[in-house]
Amino acid sequence: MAELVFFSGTMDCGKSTLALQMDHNHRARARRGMVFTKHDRAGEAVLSSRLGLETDALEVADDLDFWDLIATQATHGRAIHYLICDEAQFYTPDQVEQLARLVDEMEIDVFAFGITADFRTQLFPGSRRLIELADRTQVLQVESLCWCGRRATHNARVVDGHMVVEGAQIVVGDVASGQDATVEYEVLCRRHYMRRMTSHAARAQAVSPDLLPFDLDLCPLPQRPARRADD
Ligand SMILES: Nc1ncnc2c1ncn2[C@@H]1O[C@H](COP(=O)(O)OP(=O)(O)O)[C@@H](O)[C@H]1O
Ligand SMILES: Cc1cn([C@H]2C[C@H](O)[C@@H](COP(=O)(O)O)O2)c(=O)[nH]c1=O
Repeated sequence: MAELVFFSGTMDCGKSTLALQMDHNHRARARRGMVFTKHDRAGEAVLSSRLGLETDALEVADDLDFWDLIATQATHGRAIHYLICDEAQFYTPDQVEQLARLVDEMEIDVFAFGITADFRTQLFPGSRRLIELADRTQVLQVESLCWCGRRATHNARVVDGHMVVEGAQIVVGDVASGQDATVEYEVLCRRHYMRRMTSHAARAQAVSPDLLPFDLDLCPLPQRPARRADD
């Protein structure tokens, strides 16, 4: 029985790596698949993982109709057994419905991968539809961690060093890469997301005047959140 599965998690938790592994495993058993992505950090028409692996993929434009594309393949004698759909948060709700129809009417497995919520904690439209329609939503087992050591659950956007909660929903970018990007992301636990306490802000707060003039880079990062009077 074919399935629509949504593998989700925060940024940087291994979704693209798992997408590449699943493609590899299914291909190794002579199943025919197609790989899709949208706005991958590495560029157009490529599915890339931070572990260094990547593969060619079809870039999903807003007007791509999955049903038409796969039905055309089938009528040309190229039956497809599974689809890998990375960065699925960026797909339109209509496209998610087309994917569900492929599962139900053509018995094609669809494995979708993506983050659920944006930097404002609001669901991406594509992810919302996936949660509504998927046979299973599976949260990735590998947890990305907040700077405090707790499991990260939220994706914060950092612009010029400051966490922001307003702006365009889609801005392609990476978690802090040390490359001085204007827009970066940082995964945080809910508590620190709510307090807008990024690792940078925590480090700044942890440095009391008594400690100065030590080099900031030498100051140990607090392992637990500082207790506040209202805790
Ligand atoms: N140098 C490394 N050594 C081991 N694991 C790494 C390394 N760099 C990245 N990773 C792993 O890769 C994960 C990110 O994988 P990726 O597939 O790019 O994530 P996602 O698609 O969810 O954003 C990290 O959470 C980490 O587990
Ligand atoms: C939170 C958030 C993220 N994005 C972008 C940033 C990245 O390009 C992708 C997520 O990729 P990953 O493989 O899961 O790391 O999404 C965005 O556009 N808007 C957001 O709010």
